[in-house]
Amino acid sequence: MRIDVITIFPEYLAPLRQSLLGKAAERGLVSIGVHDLRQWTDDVHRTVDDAPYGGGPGMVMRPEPWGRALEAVRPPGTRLVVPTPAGRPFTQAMAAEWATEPGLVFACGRYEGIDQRVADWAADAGPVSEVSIGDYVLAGGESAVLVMVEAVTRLLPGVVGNRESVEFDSHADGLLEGPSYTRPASWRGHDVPPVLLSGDHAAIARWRRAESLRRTAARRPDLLAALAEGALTDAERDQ
Ligand SMILES: COC(=O)c1ccnc(N)c1
Repeated sequence: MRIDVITIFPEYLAPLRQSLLGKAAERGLVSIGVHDLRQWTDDVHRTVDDAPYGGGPGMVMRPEPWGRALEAVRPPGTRLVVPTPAGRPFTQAMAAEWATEPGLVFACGRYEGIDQRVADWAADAGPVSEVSIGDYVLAGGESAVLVMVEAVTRLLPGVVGNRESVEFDSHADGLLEGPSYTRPASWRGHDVPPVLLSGDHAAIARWRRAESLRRTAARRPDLLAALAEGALTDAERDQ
């Protein structure tokens, strides 16, 4: 998979070359390009932003540098991802879908965002996803890109050693993962649930499913409602 990131802070994306991602890149499973937006500016001050039409606080990123950058970096048909607090929620399902695609281009916005015409114009050359990683505002999209690139690349075949650990992730089946334990069996007065020491794999699987449902009901009832809705729709379709 090819991943390109366009940003005015290329050094912010240095962690992409570390650890899991670094190894994946070394093994040719993913190739990453980080590009400084300012190389596509057209003035001596390398200006990337301007005052917002209609007034209001802050600055908006100008469309011209972005247009030239995307024409230079984005292969036709490649998904453009624009991290923004005003985007659709980024989900594990999105990560799984994007992991099957040949490439991704990420546009990191600063200030009050990027002139909307960039996303609108870019939609003519391929899918554009304006996505949020949560209900909070950051100074720029770079942190969100680190999050999304990690979520996507860990799903690429060969990146995570034990494939099962990916398939039993939280959100992989629409539920939160239950609690995990390792040795010692008793620690500071806290014991590992006996079923996990029983060797009864059917009972262990039932217990894990129950804990996953219990935790999801307690922490993310919205996920449980969505799962129920989906199950009901499937049942109605089968009638
Ligand atoms: C500038 O970008 C953001 O503030 C941002 C991007 C993606 N998700 C968010 N929750 C915020």
